[in-house]
Amino acid sequence: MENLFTDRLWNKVEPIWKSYLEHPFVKGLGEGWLDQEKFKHWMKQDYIYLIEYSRLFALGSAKATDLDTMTTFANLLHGTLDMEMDLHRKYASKFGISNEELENTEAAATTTAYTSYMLNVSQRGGIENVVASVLACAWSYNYIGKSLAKVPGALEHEFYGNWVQMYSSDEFTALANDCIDLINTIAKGKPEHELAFIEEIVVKTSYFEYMFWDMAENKEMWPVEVRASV
Ligand SMILES: Cc1ncc(CN)c(N)n1
Repeated sequence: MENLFTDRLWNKVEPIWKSYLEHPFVKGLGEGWLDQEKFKHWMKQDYIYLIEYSRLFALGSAKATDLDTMTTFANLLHGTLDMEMDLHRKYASKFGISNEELENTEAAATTTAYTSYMLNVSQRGGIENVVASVLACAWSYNYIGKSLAKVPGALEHEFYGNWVQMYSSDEFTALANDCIDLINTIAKGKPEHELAFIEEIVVKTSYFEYMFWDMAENKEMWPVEVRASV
């Protein structure tokens, strides 16, 4: 059987991604006891994260050298702006937050660091850097969504059920699989030093994913003491 590059990546990220499932924010989401104020913080930060993340798909489309890849990136862009972010807009309306307010959320330190890293690495390199930057994001949320869908009652939970349904859905799985297929195609025939760099991006973004869960759990913005003195 063919050796896929994502099998190699999986060996690297599996322990990091398993730790997401043990994280109190993710556990609370799946078991339904997560504090809604923490979820609100995640939702607002994630909305502006997804705006920057969408830029990466637009960049991928611009860097693509064939129409199939261009179309895949365009679909990923549309899927994020339309399907994924609609989940956030619906949750925001439950909290009485307008779309405009949501869009004007101030980015927390972790959100700024994560999106800046992805945009920097993607602008510097070729299309492989763009795909490597978005891979952990799409794939790990689908991994979490599918894992939480197995928790009894998670899919039916009256507040968090929609989250679990969307991230475990066939539509979101198709978006994650598009990213997986893209990286496997792009990795074919690349020299080891380039593969190692792609791997490094996927590992770093996986650490950023953990930091994002932590940021939501602790409702973090920027260091308070320093901020007060500015
Ligand atoms: C931080 C983060 N990472 C990944 C995803 C899934 N697109 C997300 N919504 N937010």
